[in-house]
Amino acid sequence: MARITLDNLAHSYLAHPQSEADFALKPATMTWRDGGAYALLGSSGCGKTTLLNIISGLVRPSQGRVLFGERDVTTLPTAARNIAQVFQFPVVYDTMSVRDNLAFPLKNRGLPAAQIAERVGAIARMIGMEGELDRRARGLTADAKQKISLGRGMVRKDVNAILFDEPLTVIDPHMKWELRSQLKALHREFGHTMIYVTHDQTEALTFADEVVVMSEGRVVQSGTPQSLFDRPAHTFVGYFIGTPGMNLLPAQLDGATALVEGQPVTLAGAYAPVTGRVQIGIRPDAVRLSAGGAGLPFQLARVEDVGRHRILRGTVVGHPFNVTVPEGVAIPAGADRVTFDPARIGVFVDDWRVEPLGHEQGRAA
Ligand SMILES: Nc1ncnc2c1ncn2[C@@H]1O[C@H](COP(=O)(O)OP(=O)(O)OP(=O)(O)O)[C@@H](O)[C@H]1O
Repeated sequence: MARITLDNLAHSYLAHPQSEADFALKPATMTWRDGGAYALLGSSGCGKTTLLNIISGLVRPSQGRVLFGERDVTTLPTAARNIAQVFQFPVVYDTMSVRDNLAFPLKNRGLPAAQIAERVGAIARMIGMEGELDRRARGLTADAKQKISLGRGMVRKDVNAILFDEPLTVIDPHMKWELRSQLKALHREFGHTMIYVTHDQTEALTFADEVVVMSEGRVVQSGTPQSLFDRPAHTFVGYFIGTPGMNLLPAQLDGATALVEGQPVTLAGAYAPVTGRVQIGIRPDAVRLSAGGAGLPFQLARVEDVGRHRILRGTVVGHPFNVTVPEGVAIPAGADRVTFDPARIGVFVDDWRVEPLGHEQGRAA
């Protein structure tokens, strides 16, 4: 296992990139700790696979270095990196049994038979295929084959890292949940460094200790699921994480007050004057509803019941705005005002979070 360092890493698929827009991965520097579980999260085309392929050696970066521990692996081929990979679609040997498929990476490294048997047994239990070890892979469903791919990816204990690229795409929804929990358990047990690419926030937030959010080739924030939820560094993170995402309202700053279409909203602290486009961000669960009284005007369009809570969808001064109300809490009749807990209002300038005066943290990109 290894700590992974990305040192000023960037990549363009063009031979002569002219501008930042030509880079599929814009410069990124970060360190992933040995034994950490990381998710690369972002929408399609944001550069997740490019970054993963640079780490695995499938893509040679245009600039920067990749280190495994102290060792510079930037120019090493995949085979020399001692990593395991699990792809979106199953890669299994059809003519081999499930057992032999799982054992393959261990046999390749010449492990003693007893150790192989023990390890294959443990992995088979994890993927729920103990009863099928002697079946041939041919004829199994795509789902089962992908479970074998996952198992094979995790069978070796001595890899530097395990890289997963959207590995649960072909798995049915119930099994997805099951395998996600299993992966997590396996991570706890063996402490592999794991990097998991997904566009699905639920997968990222349940799997990873730390989520790296990407947008348009840029790493916009890296942090624990809770920190991304509580303190998004960028409006994209606020909007992308959370169901529904963070509400954003255009505003002007005046000390400790934000003016939304001229109407005051109290903030948790005073902000320095800024130039740029200001927005305030409020999570749908940080909103109080009332009928009349103080607050911004809210026009309710519809209520969706999603079980644990209801989502009230509407607008605030012409901007889409969602409020969540927990199950068992009454929605005030004729609710037409919203107020916010000042401590849970984020302030964003040109999409990046800014902090009030006296707060020691700046941009956390
Ligand atoms: N081999 C390639 N040649 C040229 N451009 C590429 C190549 N691979 C990816 N790109 C481009 O680089 C950008 C980032 O793609 P990448 O596959 O890394 O994103 P992603 O976040 O993994 O998306 P997806 O989930 O759709 O795979 C996209 O604009 C894509 O079109």
